[in-house]
Amino acid sequence: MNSGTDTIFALSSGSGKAGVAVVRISGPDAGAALRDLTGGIPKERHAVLRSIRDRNGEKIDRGLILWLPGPGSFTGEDMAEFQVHGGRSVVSGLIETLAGMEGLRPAEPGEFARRAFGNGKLDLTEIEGLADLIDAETVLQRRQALRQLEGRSGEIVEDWRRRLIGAIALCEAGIDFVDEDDVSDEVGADITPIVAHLRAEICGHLEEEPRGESIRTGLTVVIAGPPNAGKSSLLNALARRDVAIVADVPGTTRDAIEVRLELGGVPVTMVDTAGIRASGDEIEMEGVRRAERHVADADLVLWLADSSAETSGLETRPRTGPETWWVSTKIDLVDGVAGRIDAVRFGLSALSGAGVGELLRGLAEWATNRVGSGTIPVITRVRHRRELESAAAALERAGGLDYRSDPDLVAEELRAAANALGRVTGRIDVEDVLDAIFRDFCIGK
Ligand SMILES: Nc1nc2c(c(=O)[nH]1)N(C=O)[C@@H](CNc1ccc(C(=O)N[C@@H](CCC(=O)O)C(=O)O)cc1)CN2
Ligand SMILES: Nc1nc2c(ncn2[C@@H]2O[C@H](COP(=O)(O)OP(=O)(O)OP(=O)(O)O)[C@@H](O)[C@H]2O)c(=O)[nH]1
Ligand SMILES: [Mg+2]
Repeated sequence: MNSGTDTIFALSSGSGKAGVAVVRISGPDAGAALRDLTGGIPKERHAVLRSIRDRNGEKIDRGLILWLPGPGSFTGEDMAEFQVHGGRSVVSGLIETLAGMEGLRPAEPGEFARRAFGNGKLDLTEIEGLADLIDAETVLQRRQALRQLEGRSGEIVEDWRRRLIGAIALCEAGIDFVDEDDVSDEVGADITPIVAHLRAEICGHLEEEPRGESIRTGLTVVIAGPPNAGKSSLLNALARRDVAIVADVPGTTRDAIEVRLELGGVPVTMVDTAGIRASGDEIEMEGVRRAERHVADADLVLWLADSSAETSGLETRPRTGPETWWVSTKIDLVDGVAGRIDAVRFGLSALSGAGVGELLRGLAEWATNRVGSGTIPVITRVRHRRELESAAAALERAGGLDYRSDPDLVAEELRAAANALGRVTGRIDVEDVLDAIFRDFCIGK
């Protein structure tokens, strides 16, 4: 994109009418723009109320302004902020005035964050945390995004990378001074356990952490079963909204219908599907095929059966596949048991609501257990997983080599692992390796 010398501006609060709108400016001309529009520059990082005027001197609004000089700003550049009334004309008057100024242009999507990264204010995982925080819909998503924005994931990866750089330094010393006494033995004694520990730690995160990805993308619960079992009625009861068509005609639902719920802080997508049965209707059969695909991809299946029906409906249930709970519906018709019967069986009536609350509580508990709590997930994206897998693979290869005969090959694998980790935080830098060598080995002595 650009060299970073442009001054950029944007409406940073959402578009559309709002009580208050925030317009941010970042770059070398931010101070000049602020002075032109408000007649001065206030004390830094203190909000003051000022009239904001266009180039003809006409008042656009009276609003709060902020002066946030670099490098101690969000982007690291000089920044200014206008907090104005959120009316369309106020915002467009301000934006048009800024657009008409020399050296200023509208920011591209994410450009403030990109500049923060470019100026070393945020690493890549922090940038991703910021993006996730803006998208966060549930409490766990928010907590995870905040931890990542505050640098906790980055710290863990950076710690691994620092240890690797130390090991590389040991290796390089082995390569460079292989003729000197004792150095190689020392190197060998140190590198093997370092590499083994690192690999175990990284693999530990890879194994126990679909959690981070689940928190970000959520879990999927699929409501399935024979036609007329009461699937769409249950979806409506869970969503407390009339989202799916309910009718006495078997084969009512064709397309899958999805509703997002927050259960135990976890985003859960509930999917209502077409009743599964053999049918001569081509459209219904397509619905059945889709239902079967949803069942196969689900994190949990609720298999519904009408407790008032003559046949149980269990004959069509999937024999293999995801975790499944069995739900007897329409218990109002048969005076059946409402609520949780055992770990995987429930009874309910969507009509009276009996047992629906217990199913919801069961689902919330399941979602919380699936996502777990405890250690901080480092891996929240496929990108992280890929890089950590490639680091772990390089460490495995390094572990299979003999550093005494092949110190350069070992160093190469360790460097590959360090680079993969560096790509996670966006901080790959060979200078680090050299720095570590000089610091730890006092070579100049
Ligand atoms: N009005 C307003 N509210 C906002 C933001 C903003 O830009 N403007 N933010 C935008 O994301 C978030 C707050 N994030 C921020 C992060 C860092 C700095 C900042 O100035 N950092 C300096 C100094 C930090 C300090 O004083 O401790 C720095 O990092 O050097 C400002 C906002 C949410 N609320
Ligand atoms: N008495 C009673 N009737 C119910 C209950 N739940 C659903 N029904 C009725 O059962 C019929 C079928 O309900 P749906 O929710 O459309 O069933 P479905 O499983 O989505 O059916 P398909 O989409 O055709 O596969 C409707 O007439 C509902 O009113 C219940 O808890 N009690
Ligand atoms: Mg239905």
